[in-house]
Amino acid sequence: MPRILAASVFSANSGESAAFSRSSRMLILLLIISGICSGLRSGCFAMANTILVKRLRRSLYAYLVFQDISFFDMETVGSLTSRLGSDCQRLSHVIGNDIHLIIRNAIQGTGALINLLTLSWPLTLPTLIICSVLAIIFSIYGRYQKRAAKLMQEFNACANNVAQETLSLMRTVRAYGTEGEEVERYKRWLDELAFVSIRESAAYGLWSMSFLTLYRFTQVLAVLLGGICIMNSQLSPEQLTKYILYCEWLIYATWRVVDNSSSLLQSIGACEKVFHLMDLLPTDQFLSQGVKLQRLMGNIQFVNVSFHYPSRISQVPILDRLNLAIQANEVVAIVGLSGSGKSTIVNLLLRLYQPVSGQVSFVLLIYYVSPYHHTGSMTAVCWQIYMDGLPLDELDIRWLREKIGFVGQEPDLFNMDIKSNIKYGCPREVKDEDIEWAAKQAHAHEFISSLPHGYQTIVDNDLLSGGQRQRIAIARAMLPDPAILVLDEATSALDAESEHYLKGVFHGLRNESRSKRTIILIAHRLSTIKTADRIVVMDKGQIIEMGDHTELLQKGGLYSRLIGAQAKSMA
Ligand SMILES: Nc1ncnc2c1ncn2[C@@H]1O[C@H](COP(=O)(O)OP(=O)(O)OP(=O)(O)O)[C@@H](O)[C@H]1O
Repeated sequence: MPRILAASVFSANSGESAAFSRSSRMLILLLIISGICSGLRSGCFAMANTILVKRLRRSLYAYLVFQDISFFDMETVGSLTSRLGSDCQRLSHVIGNDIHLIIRNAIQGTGALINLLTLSWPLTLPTLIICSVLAIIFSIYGRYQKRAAKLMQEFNACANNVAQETLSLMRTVRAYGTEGEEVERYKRWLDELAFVSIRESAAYGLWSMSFLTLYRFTQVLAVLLGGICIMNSQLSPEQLTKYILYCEWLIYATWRVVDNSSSLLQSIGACEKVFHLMDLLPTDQFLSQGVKLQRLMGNIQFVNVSFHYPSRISQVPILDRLNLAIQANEVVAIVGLSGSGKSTIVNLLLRLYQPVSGQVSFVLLIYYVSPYHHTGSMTAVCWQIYMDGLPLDELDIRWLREKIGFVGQEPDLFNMDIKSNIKYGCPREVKDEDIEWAAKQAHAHEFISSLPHGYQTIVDNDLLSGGQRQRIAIARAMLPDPAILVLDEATSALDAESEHYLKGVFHGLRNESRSKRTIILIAHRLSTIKTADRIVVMDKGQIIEMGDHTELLQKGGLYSRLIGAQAKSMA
């Protein structure tokens, strides 16, 4: 290109019009070709980038979804969603753009340097020194920028978290009149973000100033040194033109390399967490294929089970050597003060967490022969949860979860229509009649039918009351006809009439023709559990009383005190 440019300029000056027009035609042709190539290249890179972002986000999402549940206790939703969104976008920018620009400019710079050295190495030396100074300044700035990028990413995630929390809890914010405080909380993170961002911008300004000064200095130096060489007849005017052009190329390429490296470092700083997440292994529950029984009867046994949440290891165990046996088709209610560990039992049953036992030395060994072991050998076990006599962790996890219907304290429904919510996770094909059957069992059919779009109504918080959401969640748990039904405070938001019907439904269900089932009820409202076959009373992670309603009342322990307190508050 510079050769053609120089040829056309020189030929025009010498009046060789034919050579000039040939050079001009070639120049125009080259411009068109280079335009087409650049357009194609940009288009290809943009497309590659889009595909890359999609793949990155999909695989990172898959990594997250298969993580152990304790991972979600320690990470915030805001930070995970920002990893999935902006960080993946940045990472793909690094791979699709920065690296390619760095390589291209490095090749251009090397070419210019070789040409300069061929022209005159003593003249090349000052330009090389300037390029090295540029690289040193950048390495200092780059290190700072990487740190700043990491901080900015963290503050951004915190700000997102606050916004997400406040906007999703807007009713509570309005009820407590804390709009101002929430704006202030968000602003605090924005202030932190702005503080780092302003300092980073100032550093960028200093870096740009250094570069531009050195760039202009190179131009002046090239003209000065070149001029001296021409006066001493060491260079021809054509060589001077080349010298100035190559100097500009070299310094420009150096700038582009370090500038793109800076963007690369910034993105790498921000994307370290993405790499970290991708390094995590999925929960081993999904890695091994466990045993699938022909039929789950619903016998459950907790043997010396101790547990503490991974995020609170240093504290006292939430469950302390718990022993509990539940027979198939039994209705067992678990009651106790708040925080006594009732929901934790369910978490362990669903294998959301793994039980631990730090108390092995105090525990007698229980010998147990599993009929499912191929060898039939005796297995020494000191703590375990058994399902139909088989250790829980030997069962296929997906199969197990299909067999357990679960309604949690918060009826978590998805932003889809009611029908899809009811059949959510159901392992078999279901007909509309099955969905209606489940809704009727949960006393939800009547209110669903009265909605303008019936079962096609999209679930959203404003449309449905807490009790209605809870009934849909109960219908969802009942639809697959589970062998074990777990209701963790599932009636807390129901009105008295629905609750009354549901009490009958729970008991009807276990003797229902479809199949029999084990039911575990966790309830604060003790009126719902009076008719349970057995009531388990918990305190501080231990079972302190067990029996039916009448037996426990006669005992005069915690259960009778709780009943008394509730009766008093009702009165
Ligand atoms: N994911 C978690 N991470 C850390 N600690 C937890 C977690 N879930 C519960 N805990 C703690 O474990 C203890 C027992 O909680 P659990 O939910 O089992 O009690 P609970 O008897 O069901 O209480 P409630 O009746 O109020 O629902 C509590 O102190 C609680 O703070």
